[in-house]
Amino acid sequence: MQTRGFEVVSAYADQNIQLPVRKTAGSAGYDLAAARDIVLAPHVVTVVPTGLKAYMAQGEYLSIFIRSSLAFKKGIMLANGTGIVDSDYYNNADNEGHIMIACYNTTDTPCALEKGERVGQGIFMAYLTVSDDAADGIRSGGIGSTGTK
Ligand SMILES: O=c1ccn([C@H]2C[C@H](O)[C@@H](COP(=O)(O)OP(=O)(O)OP(=O)(O)O)O2)c(=O)[nH]1
Repeated sequence: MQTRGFEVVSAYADQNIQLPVRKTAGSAGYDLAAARDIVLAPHVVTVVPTGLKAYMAQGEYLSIFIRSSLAFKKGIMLANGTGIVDSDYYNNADNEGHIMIACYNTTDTPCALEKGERVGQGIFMAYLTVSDDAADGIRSGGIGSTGTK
């Protein structure tokens, strides 16, 4: 098995979701597209489903950034600046690891996204831990599942 990749979540298994690809040999990001038609209303956060989950090795995460042209041309930004998909989010009990993109429309105009339209880009990264790190918790669920504090 590969140690890193994307799969379609079962809720979208029959929706003809394409697995992300890099557009050119020199691209850093795997393009992430909207899994359905969706309208980004002005001045609110809209959570855009991708229909995808990502698996990766321990010590890695997937960082999510806005697709630059959506920001430059349509004034859309990520509500969280950068999304971080943890390795243990994959196949969690709540949503199977479904990657969501939190879009904020900074303009006064609704922005309609079509299914398959590229919204974000995911870049796999490695992270470091402190020398006396002892994290041994197990993720129990989806977004916000590790508590409110
Ligand atoms: O743009 C994003 C950011 C996060 N996630 C998913 C993957 C990530 O592993 C999970 C939790 O994200 P994070 O740890 O940043 O958020 P949290 O509010 O601390 O939630 P949790 O308590 O689940 O850790 O949400 C996304 O799908 N898209």
